[in-house]
Amino acid sequence: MAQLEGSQAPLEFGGPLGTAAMLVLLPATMFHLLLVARSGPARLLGPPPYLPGLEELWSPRALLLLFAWLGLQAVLYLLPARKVAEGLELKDKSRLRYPINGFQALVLTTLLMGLGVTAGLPLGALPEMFLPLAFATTLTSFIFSLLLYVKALVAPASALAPGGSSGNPVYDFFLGRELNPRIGSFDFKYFCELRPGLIGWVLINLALLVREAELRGSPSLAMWLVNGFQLLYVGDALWYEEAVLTTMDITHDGFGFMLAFGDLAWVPFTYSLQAQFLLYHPQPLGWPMALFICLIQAVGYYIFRGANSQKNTFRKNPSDPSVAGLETIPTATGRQLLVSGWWGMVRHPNYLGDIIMALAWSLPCGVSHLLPYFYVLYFTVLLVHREARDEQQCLRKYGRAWREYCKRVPYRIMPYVY
Ligand SMILES: NC(=O)C1=CN([C@@H]2O[C@H](COP(=O)(O)OP(=O)(O)OC[C@H]3O[C@@H](n4cnc5c(N)ncnc54)[C@H](OP(=O)(O)O)[C@@H]3O)[C@@H](O)[C@H]2O)C=CC1
Ligand SMILES: CC(C)CCC[C@@H](C)[C@H]1CC=C2C3=C(CC[C@@]21C)[C@@]1(C)CC[C@H](O)C[C@@H]1CC3
Repeated sequence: MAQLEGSQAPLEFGGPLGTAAMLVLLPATMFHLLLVARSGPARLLGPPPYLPGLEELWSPRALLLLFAWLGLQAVLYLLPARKVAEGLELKDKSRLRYPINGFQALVLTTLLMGLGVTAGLPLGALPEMFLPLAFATTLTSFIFSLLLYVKALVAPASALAPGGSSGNPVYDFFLGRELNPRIGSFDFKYFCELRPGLIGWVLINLALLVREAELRGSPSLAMWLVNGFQLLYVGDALWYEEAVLTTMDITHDGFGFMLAFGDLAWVPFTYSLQAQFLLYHPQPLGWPMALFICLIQAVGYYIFRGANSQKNTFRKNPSDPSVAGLETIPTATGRQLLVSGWWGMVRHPNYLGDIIMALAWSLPCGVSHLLPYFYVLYFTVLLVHREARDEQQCLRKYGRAWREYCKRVPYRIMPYVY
């Protein structure tokens, strides 16, 4: 990995050049996907059907809608929480407190949307606003990231993320400098990671389902499956919201453009690609194939949830009866590494379950187009890269114990494959 003068951690994501390229390529890819999904040929590997002009991208109404959405989610975030959890210990030995009310926010948002639709809210009109909404969200992500970068300039060194002060403005803008940017108790990174983007994804899917019902009389079985699977995924993430507090995004990565754009724009507009494809390319799906796809989804979720819960339970209470009998490797930090159960199968079983689910989300779209499988391809690349980053961090944390773990559990994500 490249190293800059004065930087504290090795550079990632291709350093300044790589991050500069991603500042352009990530939004461009998102808009390409939005345009191709609604085009007849829906050809992923080819030019977009047309290049939209500023008059099609810029809409004050879309910006207003975005801010109303962000404001609603911020209010729901600030509501009294059923629980307040503490994050991992920071460099200064303090621990931040986080509201655990994400699932409550999802339920209240769904109720509000249901009431809105009953009162005549034209939810089915949302798909026609995807381009200006994506443009407004991208613009907001850039401006928000700039404000975060400026805020980090006056933050104490102890508040900075390990990799967020390379000295290169472009790299630091992309990766994010401050680890836990807050105003009062409002944690911007935690809020963005789980609320407007993730719940917005569910709302976009629902709007596409409503639009399909308006156009064709009723939603297709494929649209129901995609909506159901992805609602389960978001509901699961918010139900187990506290687990996010131990992820590298919260504990290690600064909050910059990558996560701001990733959370606010990339998740809702690219993770809803299957539902977008289905609205413009209806797919016949018979019950036998639908049941087979549900089985794939069930297997993926079983592995995903089983592995995540096993590790999170073990980290919270190694004596819990559900994990007490598992074999472990002691480490110099006092923490132990699971080396049996899910985490004895491969080193990231949760990623395997997640990728299997990603496949189940694409299969209802048929096999006539590559576009619906973009998420599976992107997500596999993201998790392979994420796994490599995590390995480096675990090697630094656990040294010999982690090398022993790798010897005992040689495969990373897929048994006997990778
Ligand atoms: N849909 C999406 O876009 C994305 C989804 N995800 C999903 O989010 C979930 C969380 O993934 P991620 O954030 O990468 O973190 P993980 O849940 O994979 O946690 C990794 C951490 O777990 C601990 N760990 C690793 N191996 C062991 C072991 N053998 N025994 C005990 N602890 C171990 C280490 O931390 P420590 O030892 O310090 O506790 C390691 O840093 C996954 O299910 C993933 O699929 C992730 C990214 C994007
Ligand atoms: C190339 C992208 C723009 C880079 C941004 C990636 C982000 C979209 C993801 C980084 C880690 C994420 C996690 C989740 C969603 C996607 C992002 C923000 C989850 C919240 C998804 C649900 C899981 O149960 C937990 C995940 C934590 C990490």
